[in-house]
Amino acid sequence: MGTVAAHGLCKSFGKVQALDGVTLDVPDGSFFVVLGPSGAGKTTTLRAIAGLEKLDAGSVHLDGRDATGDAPAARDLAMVFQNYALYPRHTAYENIASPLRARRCSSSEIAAAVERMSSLLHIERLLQRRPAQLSGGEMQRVALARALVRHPRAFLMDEPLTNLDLKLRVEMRTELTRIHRSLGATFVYVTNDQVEALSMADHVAVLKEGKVQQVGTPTEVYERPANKWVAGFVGSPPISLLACHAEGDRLVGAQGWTLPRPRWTTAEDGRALLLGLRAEDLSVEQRRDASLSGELYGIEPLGDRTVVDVQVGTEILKVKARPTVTGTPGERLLVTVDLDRAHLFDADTGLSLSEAGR
Ligand SMILES: Nc1ncnc2c1ncn2[C@@H]1O[C@H](COP(=O)(O)OP(=O)(O)OP(=O)(O)O)[C@@H](O)[C@H]1O
Repeated sequence: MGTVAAHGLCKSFGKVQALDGVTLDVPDGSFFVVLGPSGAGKTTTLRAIAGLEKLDAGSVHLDGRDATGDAPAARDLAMVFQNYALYPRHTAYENIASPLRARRCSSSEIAAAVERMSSLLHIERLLQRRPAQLSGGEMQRVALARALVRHPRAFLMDEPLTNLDLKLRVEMRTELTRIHRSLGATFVYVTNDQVEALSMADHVAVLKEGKVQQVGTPTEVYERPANKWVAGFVGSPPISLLACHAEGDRLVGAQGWTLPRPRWTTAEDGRALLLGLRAEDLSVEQRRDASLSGELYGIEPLGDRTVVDVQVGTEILKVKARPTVTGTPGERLLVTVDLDRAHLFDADTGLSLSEAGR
């Protein structure tokens, strides 16, 4: 078993309220990602679960038992940090074996565990090398193997891939998901990288200024963001938000445009709204009735695709397009909108108004 339940966590450092009622329910065996920008309280949440931070309020239950007052060592949790130094004089094998030696496991148990971990992380051929003879990525794998060789109740991981270059990070994401599946262990994983979160997690908690904004599957968080902040933080390029209000069967933009009013919103006429449009739900290549007229503002080629910035009044729409798209700034463009996939938010509270009827 490896359930982790953190309820109502509050923690202040002087005047900074790092955690303001954080509640997370991590199911056994899940890959649970805590996602948020720098300073959101992710590390503090992890440290609170590990027992390394004294809480002002709140509780931590592990496997259903209240562990709030337990010392870190009594919680049976493994912390994996961004920087985990290897012992420089020891071989990779000895480094991986060290947590088991500390627990006085037998040599045969240790050999079996190191073999399993090194095969999972594809580092069998590196076991006799010392850290100085390994590349950065290989060291990271050895360090991960050392962290994962134990069987704690859950692994708490604080941005463990941050120091890797992009290619290796992408590879390690796939590796970690595979390792998670084969270990069947509970992972609580902290990151500020939304691609990392969406690609690895089965549950995501989005954190901002010490408050949980939304908890859901990656698809739920992306497709049905609870508020405009989550909509803006998750997704690349960021969602475009256009000021508007409903008027009869139309949505009327502050910049003068109109679109058919989506069937799925119950927002009353006149209420200040924000229409959220993701780049992939917009197109400059077709023309249908639901379209916005604007001017080409800029083109951002990204290799496999291109993002076209279209200026509608004073607002910019980000539109995903084919890599071959070309154009001249100032050129008039019609942007087709897939309104069934759009989002509406209350302009004052930022809360989503998109759920009804969808
Ligand atoms: N020991 C401390 N003393 C004072 N302030 C702290 C301490 N630890 C954290 N904080 C503050 O609490 C807030 C939350 O910090 P935390 O490290 O949990 O954020 P984070 O989401 O992990 O950020 P990052 O992604 O940058 O690591 C920040 O404003 C931080 O400056």
